[in-house]
Amino acid sequence: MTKLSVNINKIATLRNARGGNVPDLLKVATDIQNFGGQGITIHPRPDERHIRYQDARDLKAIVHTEYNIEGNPQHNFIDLVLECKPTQVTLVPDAIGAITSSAGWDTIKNQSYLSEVIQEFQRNGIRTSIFVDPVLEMIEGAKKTGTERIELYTEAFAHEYHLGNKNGIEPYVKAAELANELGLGINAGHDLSLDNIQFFKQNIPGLLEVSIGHALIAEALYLGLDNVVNMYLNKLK
Ligand SMILES: CC(=O)[C@@H](O)[C@H](O)COP(=O)(O)O
Ligand SMILES: NCC(=O)COP(=O)(O)O
Repeated sequence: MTKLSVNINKIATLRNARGGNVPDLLKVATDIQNFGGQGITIHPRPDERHIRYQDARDLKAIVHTEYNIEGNPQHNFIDLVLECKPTQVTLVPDAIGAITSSAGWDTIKNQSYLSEVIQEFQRNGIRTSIFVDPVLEMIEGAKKTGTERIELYTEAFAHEYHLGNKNGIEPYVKAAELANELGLGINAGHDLSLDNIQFFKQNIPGLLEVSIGHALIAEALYLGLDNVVNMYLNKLK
């Protein structure tokens, strides 16, 4: 079964635009779970452009499905995650001012650093996932860090699929096959959408979780949030 974890960063973007509490992030997260969403993902960035650190603390009490916090494991992020104790932490090598996530980890160069951070989270009962490109050497390096899962960075797949090139799935299939052989759990995310999710799901063996935000929230503007969540769930069956 592939779980749908809804990334609510863009709900926070809209809320912050006017400085108040509309839309109410906690209510939206509650409703997404009631609509059938199987997880909530947030990516608190150092500049708190959307998700604030206090949001992460507040969400802990209302996320009764799977709670996934993503980010670059710098000190205040590590402290926040240890305080919140989510189901999962996803480590992403984002530059501080990055407009969005744009690459996976070099798991070979960063092996000792990642191993140390991963052990800290695992000692606190938090499942770990690391954001990687579909490159076999990076998958092998991920295994050596001790992480339970990887998250395949799907921007390249989504870009090629949008251009009509279905062959863009091939590196992801090979990466997933290797991850399965190595006993790594497989998550995926970034630029997944109603248009490409079913093809991705059908081709990736052992896909445990997709985290989807930007496209899902944009689609909900036309189709409604309850309807869109269930459209994704149907495509993930
Ligand atoms: C790691 C990943 O792909 C998502 O967390 C993405 O970075 C969303 O972040 P933004 O919503 O800030 O673009
Ligand atoms: N890890 C990917 C994520 O949480 C959402 O990415 P996107 O759907 O906003 O591109």
